[in-house]
Amino acid sequence: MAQFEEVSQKSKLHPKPEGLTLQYGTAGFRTHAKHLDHIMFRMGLLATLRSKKTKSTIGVMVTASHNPEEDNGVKLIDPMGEMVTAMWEGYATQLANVEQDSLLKELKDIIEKEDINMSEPASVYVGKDTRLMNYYGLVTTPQLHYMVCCCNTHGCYGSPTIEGYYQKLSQAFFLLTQNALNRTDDQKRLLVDGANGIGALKMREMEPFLRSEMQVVLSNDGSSGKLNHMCGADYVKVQQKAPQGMNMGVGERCCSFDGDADRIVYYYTDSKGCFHLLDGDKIATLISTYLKELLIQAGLNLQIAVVQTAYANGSSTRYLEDVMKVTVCCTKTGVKHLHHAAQEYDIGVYFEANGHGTVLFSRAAQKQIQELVKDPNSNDERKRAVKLLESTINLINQTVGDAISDMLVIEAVLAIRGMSAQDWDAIYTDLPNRQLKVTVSDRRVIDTTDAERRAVSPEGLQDTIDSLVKKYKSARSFVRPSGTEDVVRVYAEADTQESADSLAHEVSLAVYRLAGGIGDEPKPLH
Ligand SMILES: CC(=O)N[C@H]1[C@@H](OP(=O)(O)O)O[C@H](CO)[C@@H](O)[C@@H]1O
Ligand SMILES: [Mg+2]
Repeated sequence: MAQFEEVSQKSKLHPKPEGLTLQYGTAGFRTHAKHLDHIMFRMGLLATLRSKKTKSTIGVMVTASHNPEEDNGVKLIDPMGEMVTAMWEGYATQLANVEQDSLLKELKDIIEKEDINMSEPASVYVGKDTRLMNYYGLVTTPQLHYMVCCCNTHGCYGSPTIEGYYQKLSQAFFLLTQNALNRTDDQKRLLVDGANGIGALKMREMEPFLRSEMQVVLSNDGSSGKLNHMCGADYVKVQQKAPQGMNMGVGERCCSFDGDADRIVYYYTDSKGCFHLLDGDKIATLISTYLKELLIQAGLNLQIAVVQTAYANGSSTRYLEDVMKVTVCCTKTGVKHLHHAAQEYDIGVYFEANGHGTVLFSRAAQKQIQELVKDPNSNDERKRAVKLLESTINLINQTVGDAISDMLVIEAVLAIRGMSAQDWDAIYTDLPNRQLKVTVSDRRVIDTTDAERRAVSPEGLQDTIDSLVKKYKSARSFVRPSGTEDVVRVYAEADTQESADSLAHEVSLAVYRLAGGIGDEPKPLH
């Protein structure tokens, strides 16, 4: 009773603005920071309930990832470092939107529905990125996921400190790069764009742990520029150009983190000054090809699959299925969907095209690999392959996509295989593509099916898209309502950039006309 009385008193200090409704979206609550005070308070309450319910430590990450500096957000992290369940996302939305005088009733409803024992102790880890300009307890989103998982597995996953994270990753990285002979300083050099965010600070902090095995040249380190402004993974992916403030030499390997360092994309410019993007699809291809080769060398019969979304470039899907003979599956947009699908395989490699992803190894697969490491009868080639697999598992943050961990995996794979950024890029050629946004009065009129690749409403939209696609070669297009912005996203790809642009424009017009477009009609790109 006293607990509820206290909640009731304190909630008055964090009133909900009248008429404001917010949704626990693709990655938690995310909006202008001035609307979030009551949300932060209420999510604190919900995290405590989730902790009591699971009898585990729960994470609360305060971040708005790649959004502009004035936005903020919050999301909950479940015991194994994964996103909170759909059921609890629902509770989060309800709790966020009840009026002040119904808050206690809503809390009591959740407690009753979930049969929560309120005398259980609660444990919550809170992390935040650099948005609050308060340099205490700052972590990247994936570092918090890692620590929550370590805490709940009693150290099996690693030690639940930032130092433990750096140690685990750097050790695994050393073991892998030992297999890359004669690495030159040039090969160890990587230009990193920190998006003026937390990733830059954490990269600096990690540098001493990596000793001379990597030569990081950090730009957009937060010392002067604005968070995510003209820099960061989202800017580079969507604009298909280099961030500001980076001094790129011809052919030099470069990468960009996003604002909370859970995404990464690579790129370089060639001798003609042409920009080449190595996005999430290229990353998934590089890593899955490397793992598949190791499995063959180790004589392990484990099923490996790549999980993508509708935004995956058609060339990547074709290469993985037809050349690599890897199982490919497609889910809805949003990491939680990909993560879930990847759990179905021995090894599930998942990446969104924008560079958010990781690799999951099933418990059985990890056990087989660990046992084989100890097997005295295996020959040298086999031994080398299983040891590489073991260290790769240790280098990967399996709880969530992690820019720092993904970067080290990519650097290790390129080093072991003696590949440059150009070699990696040449594995397959991306189909030219274009992403556009259309504003409509209510984006919920668009309903999709088949992992968001087909629209079932409004009537006639899919038929129109189908007939437009037929006009172009190697073309594909789909539309879906965004889960993080009030827009409809349009994607198109085709054999040339002109065709992709023109198809994207024609489909945007169809959305504008059939789904209640507002403002000016979409204009052609050229
Ligand atoms: C096309 C695209 O990049 N969509 C992004 C974006 O989701 P939308 O639902 O498309 O707004 O934000 C999500 C959360 O960060 C991320 O998971 C997703 O990949
Ligand atoms: Mg992010």
